Amino acid sequence: MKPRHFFIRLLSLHPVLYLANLVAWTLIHMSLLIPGLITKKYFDQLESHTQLGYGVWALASLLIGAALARIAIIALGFLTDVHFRFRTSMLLRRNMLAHVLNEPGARAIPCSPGEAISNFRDDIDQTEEAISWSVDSLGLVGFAIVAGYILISIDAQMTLFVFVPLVLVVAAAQIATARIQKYRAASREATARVTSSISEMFSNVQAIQVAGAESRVVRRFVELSDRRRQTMVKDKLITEALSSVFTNSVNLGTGVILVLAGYKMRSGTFSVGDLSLFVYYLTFVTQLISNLGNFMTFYKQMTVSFKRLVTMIQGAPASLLTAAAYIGVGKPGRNWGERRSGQNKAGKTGKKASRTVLDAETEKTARQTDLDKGAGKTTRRSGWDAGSSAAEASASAAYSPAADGLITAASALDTSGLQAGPLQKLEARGLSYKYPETGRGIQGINLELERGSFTVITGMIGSGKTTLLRTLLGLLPASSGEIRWNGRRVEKPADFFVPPQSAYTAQIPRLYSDKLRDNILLGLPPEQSSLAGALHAAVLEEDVARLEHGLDTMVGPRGVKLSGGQAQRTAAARMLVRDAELYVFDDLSSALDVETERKLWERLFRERGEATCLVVSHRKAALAHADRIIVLKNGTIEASGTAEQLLATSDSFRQLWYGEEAGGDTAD
Ligand SMILES: Nc1ncnc2c1ncn2[C@@H]1O[C@H](COP(=O)(O)OP(=O)(O)OP(=O)(O)O)[C@@H](O)[C@H]1O
Repeated sequence: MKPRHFFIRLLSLHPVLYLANLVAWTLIHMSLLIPGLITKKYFDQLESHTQLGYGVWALASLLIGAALARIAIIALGFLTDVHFRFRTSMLLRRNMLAHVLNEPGARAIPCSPGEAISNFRDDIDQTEEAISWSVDSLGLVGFAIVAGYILISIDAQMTLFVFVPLVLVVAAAQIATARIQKYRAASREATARVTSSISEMFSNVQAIQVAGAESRVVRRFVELSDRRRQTMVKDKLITEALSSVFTNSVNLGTGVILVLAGYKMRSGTFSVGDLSLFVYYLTFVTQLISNLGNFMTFYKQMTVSFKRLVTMIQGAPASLLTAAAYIGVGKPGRNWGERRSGQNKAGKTGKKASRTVLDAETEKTARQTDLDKGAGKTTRRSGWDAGSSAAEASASAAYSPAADGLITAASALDTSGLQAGPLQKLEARGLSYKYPETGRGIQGINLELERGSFTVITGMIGSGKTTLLRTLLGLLPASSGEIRWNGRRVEKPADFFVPPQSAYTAQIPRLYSDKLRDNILLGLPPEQSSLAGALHAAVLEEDVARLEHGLDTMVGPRGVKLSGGQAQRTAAARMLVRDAELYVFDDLSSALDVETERKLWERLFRERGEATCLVVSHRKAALAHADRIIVLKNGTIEASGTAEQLLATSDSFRQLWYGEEAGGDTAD
């Protein structure tokens, strides 16, 4: 998609509203014609010494009436403009956000959060500005056509002088185009750096204080701000210089016309009324030219913003940004649905429809409906939830090894979890991922998880444990290898490895400023979940009892600060409250004391039912009970087996095992 297609697509998103906005602003600009004509008539009558057709009061009333009518249309114009702007920018922001949330978690944005915020705010505002100014420009062109007609009919030669500056300004703007883009890109970049630095400072206040790095951080901030100041000055300078070229070239034209009018009036071919009309209209022609220039500047700046927005979506089709979606205004599904059928039409005409947000939404909705329908039917419910046995029976019945034999490579699993069936075996073959920045990661990992098994991944710091989990779950895009669920290839792990297939607790828990209950449920209907069971399994119930408002306690950045261990167990409860075939934990031990972690694993062993667990840990409580331990070293599997086998065969494992004891950890 080219910037101009993006622009046109945005204009046509709400055709009725855009048209209403266009009509309103055309009327606003055209209404300027009337006072000029009234004044001309007045002066003409004065000059011809005839009896005035209307008195001064009548003239004043006419002018006031025209002004009031204009105020009323301006109010209407602002109403349509605000609605149009809001809908456009909201849709862009909504689609960007939806895309970010659809991306593999670890690669959701290609820049720092601060830069992403800058894109969300400034680039979309810039786009909104260009869209809005297009209406003014069209309205002013309407004014220019009618005014031009009136002026030509009075004096064609003089009219030429009014419009010559316009041509000059358009040419000047075109020449300045490349510069504007360059300076705008640089100033946006510098602004994003400053925003990013502020965001980093706010999130690392403690670390900065502890390291005594306040003055260094402030110095860096000042440097970035100064760089921003320089780029902004250049950007503003070129924009303002251009704007002054627009205005002054027209002012110059006005002077020339006044001189010419003097000659013409002496020869009697030009009346005072004509002069008043020329002078009056020229003011607005000035505005027209500077507005057209502004629009062209905004349009060029929008092309820069468009490129930055496209970078944000990391190779996804740009049409995704403008895909119609419900933005919380009006009835859901009204223009959303219309657009969807429009897209279907495009698909029929052969234009390959890309995977838009809308598609993803539809996919998810369809999938959720299926899941709701299938709840308790094909999904095995975990042990800490009631009614597991009946569900387990039906789950076993739903899986047919015989049928599995018929599955070919072609029938790979798509994003629809329902086709997956209860987990019998999960396999990874040759799974690799390398971080582009460091060239580190994992390489050629082969893994097999049987139903109900408990597998622990262990290894030294930086051996690739987290990377393996994230690649398996699709949070990082595997560079090679495949994943099979019951023998069927998983095409899109990021879409597939979500409840009811799998649930995941990351190493660093993230809590939102919300009630503890809502942090755990995260949108899950309370009646469909066993919150008490999850709290117990995550060893959180005593902590909740100690909180004054229990589950209603506000936690997260704006609430009660939970300890690292409490936050980690809250994240574990968030995972356990969801029915899943496979539970994946990334190193809970970083913030849990040995006793609490032991309790957590014991409860998990006891109550997990048939759930399969994949756990990163170096704690004996987990290692000793594991059906299988995988030892990673430098991103590859160095050894695997039970704790007993590995103690006999693997030096690395012995080091990890006894290292724990040396570290004074007496968990077992
Ligand atoms: N975002 C990243 N960008 C670049 N390199 C990374 C990134 N994250 C991890 N790495 C590198 O990849 C390798 C594996 O890291 P990973 O986090 O998977 O190790 P780990 O075994 O989970 O470590 P830990 O025990 O500290 O959690 C390390 O060498 C690390 O430096």
